[in-house]
Amino acid sequence: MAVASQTASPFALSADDRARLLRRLQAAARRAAGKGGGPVLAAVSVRVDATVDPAGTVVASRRDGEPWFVMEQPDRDGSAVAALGCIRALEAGGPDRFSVVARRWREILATACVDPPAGPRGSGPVAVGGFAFADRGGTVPHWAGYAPASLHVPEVGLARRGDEVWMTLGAMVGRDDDPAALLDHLVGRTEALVSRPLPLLDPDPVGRHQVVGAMPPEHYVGAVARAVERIRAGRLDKIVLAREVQVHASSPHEAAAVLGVLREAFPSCYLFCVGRGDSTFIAASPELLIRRDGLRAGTLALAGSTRRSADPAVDDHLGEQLLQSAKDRGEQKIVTTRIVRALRPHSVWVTAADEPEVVRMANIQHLATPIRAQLASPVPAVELAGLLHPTPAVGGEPLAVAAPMIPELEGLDRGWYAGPVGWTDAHEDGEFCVALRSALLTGPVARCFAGVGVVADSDPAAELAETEIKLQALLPVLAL
Ligand SMILES: C=C(O[C@H]1C=CC=C(C(=O)O)[C@@H]1O)C(=O)O
Repeated sequence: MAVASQTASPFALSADDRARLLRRLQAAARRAAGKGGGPVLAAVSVRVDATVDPAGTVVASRRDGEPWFVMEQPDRDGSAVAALGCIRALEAGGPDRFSVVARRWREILATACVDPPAGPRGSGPVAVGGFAFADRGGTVPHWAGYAPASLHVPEVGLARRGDEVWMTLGAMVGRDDDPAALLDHLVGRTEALVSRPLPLLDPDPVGRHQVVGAMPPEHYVGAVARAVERIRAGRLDKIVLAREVQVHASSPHEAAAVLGVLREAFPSCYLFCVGRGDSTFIAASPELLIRRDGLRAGTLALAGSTRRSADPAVDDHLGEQLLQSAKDRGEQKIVTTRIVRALRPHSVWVTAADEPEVVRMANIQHLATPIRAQLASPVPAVELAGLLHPTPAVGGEPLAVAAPMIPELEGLDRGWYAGPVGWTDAHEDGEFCVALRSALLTGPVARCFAGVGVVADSDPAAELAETEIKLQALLPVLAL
């Protein structure tokens, strides 16, 4: 009789790991009793095998309806943060939503019973998720589950950098909880984890896809024309206007398979999936909003775009034209100036290159200015995201004038499109990208979003064409 070979799970906890986890859970229960019964975070991190794929693990191990999160940047030394489950949701709405969730995360950390820091960025306890574009968030039903500010503390976290992969297990422990029962639960959870490659897209789907604009293209052209009139009348300098295009498939879109394709096509981008209930918000975004590492902060002013060409000489020429374009440079300068202005009061120094550079993705090239700052005090990553969002790469200048005009002209509920998505850790460090080149997948419907910066010299038809180029990041994958 053949005997099935049993290989050890890469997530198996050693006896020492279990003992350490139990001690943390017991300490958290004692601390909860001491502070009046409110639950206390306990978390333990262990290094796991380098072959573990954080995204593949989360996808393969997700329980029905469980929230999940992945953010990775393959070209950045394979960096990835992935998370499963939610032991505490930090949610808020309104103008101070960033400060509210930052404060609630700090309160959890203040009493947490956790290991000393180890592993790559994003290991240890984290809060993962994102923020809607607008303070009041998405109000139409398909954005239900995506609150205006929503960070989840996961039950299982995975972080990778290079060949280092770490797993963190977390629990909120109340005074009356039984640490041994919680240990059993978490051990059971690790025993059920499996690391698999991401599933492949069905190369030959049954049935046809239908691609439809949420509004006719003329609506968008008209909105851009009205924005140009207002800019030329001196009411504002710049406004970003977006549109939504839907892909209706004959069977549910498979977010994990889409992520697998995006990972190959856009390895320099921030690839993310935020799964809430039956929906997944997914993107391959080129834009970093904020990376905070101690007192160092980094961001990117991205604006001004042109297409790519398969002919290298034409491609270079297009990039050169972009660099010389007064319209695109003006559009880009507005973003750099605002970001520097927002960071300066919180920094010892802020530097931005004098000249923008051209950055290239598979379908598009942009003008970009990397910006770095040395912070004067450790302002949390979430607060920094709130200070910067929305930059004029997705909002406008002046913001107070542009903000009410955006929904009025677009006629669109942006939800989390163009909002910050990412994670923060136990040091309040973290990384948030801007949710561009994104789509909300709900069953067989994918809602894809793309916008452009409108300035005085914008040509409405050319801006519509630019949204088509941006949509090429996701549409071909969703409408295979
Ligand atoms: C608003 C989007 O892109 C922004 C980021 C880079 C370049 C942009 C532009 O050239 O207009 C936009 O400001 C989007 O992709 O939906």
